[in-house]
Order: sequence, then structure tokens, then C-alpha cells
Amino acid sequence: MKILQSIHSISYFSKLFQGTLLKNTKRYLSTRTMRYIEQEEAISIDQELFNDYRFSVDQLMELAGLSCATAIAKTYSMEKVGNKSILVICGPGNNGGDGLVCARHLKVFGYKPVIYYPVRTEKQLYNNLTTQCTNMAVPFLQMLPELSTVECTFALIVDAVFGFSFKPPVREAFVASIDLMKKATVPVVRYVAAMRFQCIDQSSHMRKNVEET
Ligand SMILES: NC(=O)C1=CN([C@@H]2O[C@H](COP(=O)(O)OP(=O)(O)OC[C@H]3O[C@@H](n4cnc5c(N)ncnc54)[C@H](O)[C@@H]3O)[C@@H](O)[C@H]2O)[C@H](O)CC1
Repeated sequence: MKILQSIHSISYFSKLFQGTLLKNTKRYLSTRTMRYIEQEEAISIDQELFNDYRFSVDQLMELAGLSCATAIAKTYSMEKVGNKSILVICGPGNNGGDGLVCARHLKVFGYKPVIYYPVRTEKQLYNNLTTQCTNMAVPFLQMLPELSTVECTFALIVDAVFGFSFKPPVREAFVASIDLMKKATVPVVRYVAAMRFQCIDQSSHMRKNVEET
């Protein structure tokens, strides 16, 4: 299995704080080996960004989505993707919001994102994000495509289903999406947005250590 990663977001944070690194992130930024972080660690980093640094949800979500779209553009050039689309599967929470932002930036970069967003949460933030995608001609699918359709139509899948508020087991509305991502042979892109790490994983939906490339 080949795992690719980008350190774009880490250098972004280094620059942002001009050496005054967040106490929770410091140990990650000081090492060259990246890894997935645990749920509690991700939550505490987010809390620090909100409470100590006074970031807003919109700001963090924009950074997460842009970082993910940037990592995709660096890893999967327009030439590699060719005429194919990118399927962005969005969950009901902020991780899904990150996915909507990612889709919008992918469109700006010249890709053809298509969104599957089966459970919409009625909040102004998400309504605004879906309006932006609609107005930018990013289509929303009413149904999850079949595996065979995914394999021939999409160059990759962006997994923006759950972040750190996920509590197993997966509920009915997302079982098919998770199953599709497990079975698909096209690359599945996912990220740990709280750290703005971009981890691009070509196979399963399970948490793994990230190899350095
Ligand atoms: N904290 C922030 O404001 C930001 C975080 N970012 C990213 O968002 C996620 C955390 O967001 P949150 O909304 O807390 O949670 P999730 O996206 O993980 O989803 C919660 C959502 O999912 C439902 N749910 C939970 N478990 C299940 C399940 N087993 N089956 C089905 N549905 C489930 C739950 O009911 C909620 O509706 C964080 O990881 C970051 O990636 C943003 O980057 C910026 C702001």
C-alpha cells in the first residue's frame, strides 16, 4: 500500500504563528514522521485553536478544505485525473463541511468535483456552503453511485464523512458510503482536519500509521 502525504499545512501553521507554536501541535511539528492522531488529541487541538487563538469554525473549515484540495492537486495532477470526476462524500458534521469547502476549491483548481451529501444538517454554515457549491456548478448526487460507476467515472474519492465526533457503529445512512470506500480501487483521500494534515490513503477506511514518503 502506498501512502502519500503533504506537509503544506504544517508549514502554513509554522508561518502563521511565526515560531510560537500551539502547545498541543508543537510535538507533531517538531518531528518529521507524521502519524494519525487520536480522537482526544484532535479534539484538544481544536479546542486550543478556538479558545486560545480565537479561530472561528468558518476559518478552520476553510483552511481544512483548502488544504485538502491543495494536497489533492499536488498529488493528482489534472493530467493524471484526465476527464474523470472526483467524488466528495460528505457527512452531517463539520468534517462534511470541510468536504464541501474542498469540493469548491477543487472546482476552482479546474477539477470536476461531484458531491454526495446524504444527511444535511440545517445550519446556516452548511446551507451557505451548499449554496456556494451549487452556484459554482458543483453537482450534488441524489444517490450514491454503484461501485462499477465509481470505478469508471471517478479518479478518486474524498472521504469527508466523519471526523473526531464519530461514535461507532456507523448508522444506516452511511453504511453504503463506507462500504463503497472500502471496496473501491480508486484512491480514497482523507484527512485529519484538526491538524490540517493531509493524508492520502489508497486503500481501506481504517486508521493506520502514516508512512513518510
Ligand atoms: N470543531 C470544529 O468546529 C471544526 C472541526 N473541523 C472538522 O470537523 C470535525 C469534527 O466535527 P464535528 O461536527 O464535531 O463532527 P463530525 O464531522 O465527526 O460528525 C458529527 C456528525 O456525525 C454524526 N455521527 C457520529 N457518529 C455517527 C455514526 N456512527 N453514524 C452516523 N452518524 C454519526 C453525528 O450525529 C454528527 O451529526 C473534525 O474532525 C474536523 O475534521 C473543521 O475542520 C473546522 C471546525
